Amino acid sequence: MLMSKNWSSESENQTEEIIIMLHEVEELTEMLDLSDCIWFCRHLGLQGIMKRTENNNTEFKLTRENIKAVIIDLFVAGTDTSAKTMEWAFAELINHPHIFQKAREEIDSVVGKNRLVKESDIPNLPYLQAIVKETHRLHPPGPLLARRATEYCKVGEYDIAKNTRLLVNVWAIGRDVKHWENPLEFRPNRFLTEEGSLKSQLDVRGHHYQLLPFGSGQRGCPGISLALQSVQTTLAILIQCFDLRVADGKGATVDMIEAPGILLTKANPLRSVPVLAR
Ligand code: HEM
Repeated sequence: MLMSKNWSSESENQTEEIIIMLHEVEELTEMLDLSDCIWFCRHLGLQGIMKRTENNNTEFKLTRENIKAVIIDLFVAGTDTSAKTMEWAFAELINHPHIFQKAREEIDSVVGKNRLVKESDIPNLPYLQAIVKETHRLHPPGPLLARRATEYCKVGEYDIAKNTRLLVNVWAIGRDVKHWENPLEFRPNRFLTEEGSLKSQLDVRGHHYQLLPFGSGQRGCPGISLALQSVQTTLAILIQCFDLRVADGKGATVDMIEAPGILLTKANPLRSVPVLAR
């Protein structure tokens, strides 16, 4: 999908290799490294995780390997996150058919039935955008943001020593009753004004701290615009063209159980049957 091109080669093997590589990187990032937790093991590399991830080049030159690493970085950071957003969004839409129907009506009235949704239609589809925001509020693909304190600081009542590792729990913030009414309900309307336009004070670009699916600050997600374009357009086209049902049969619902890990994944992958819309 990237750059409107099939990024894998014609060969099945190469596609398979890329998928294996993506899974290996995900596995390495999710592993708990004991050397990080027990100070006297710091240099021992007990599980060999550092060795597997390390690049022995100490000199800073832009090599082929560096360029490959950047490309891998973009694939890893950009593929699963967008795919998981779509999966959670569909799960919610299957469980809330009236929201699905409302999104379909919005698309039909703005785009019509004679052509597919285009990226340029998205600004005119506020309800669709609200669905993606609500999906990110409840199911942020990256639920924890990692930081290290570069110097001593005080946050609220807490003294934070220099070099302390800090995790910001975006998942919990998105479900905090202090910021969200009935936080466990999937309600895209919370992002809309009475007239149906998007509330400008609830954006996902890292300025409104109750909603941080793309992180914030210097290390915030650089792929946010690409991510929103591709997720919103793909979701809109699928809503426009297909009715979705769970593989288990008409009227069945999807369980929303989460698997443990640093990426927020459905414990049981969504299996749905797309039926061409009339
Ligand atoms: C719905 C899709 C996506 C979500 C939810 C998402 C979320 C995130 C989050 C939470 C972070 C950490 C931010 C922080 O610590 O403040 C991040 C970092 C990053 N994202 Fe995304 N992302 C998505 C799509 C993409 C795409 C499409 C790309 C590029 C093709 C991308 C590239 C990156 C990179 C390179 C980083 C690391 C930035 C750094 O460490 O300085 N992401 N993303």
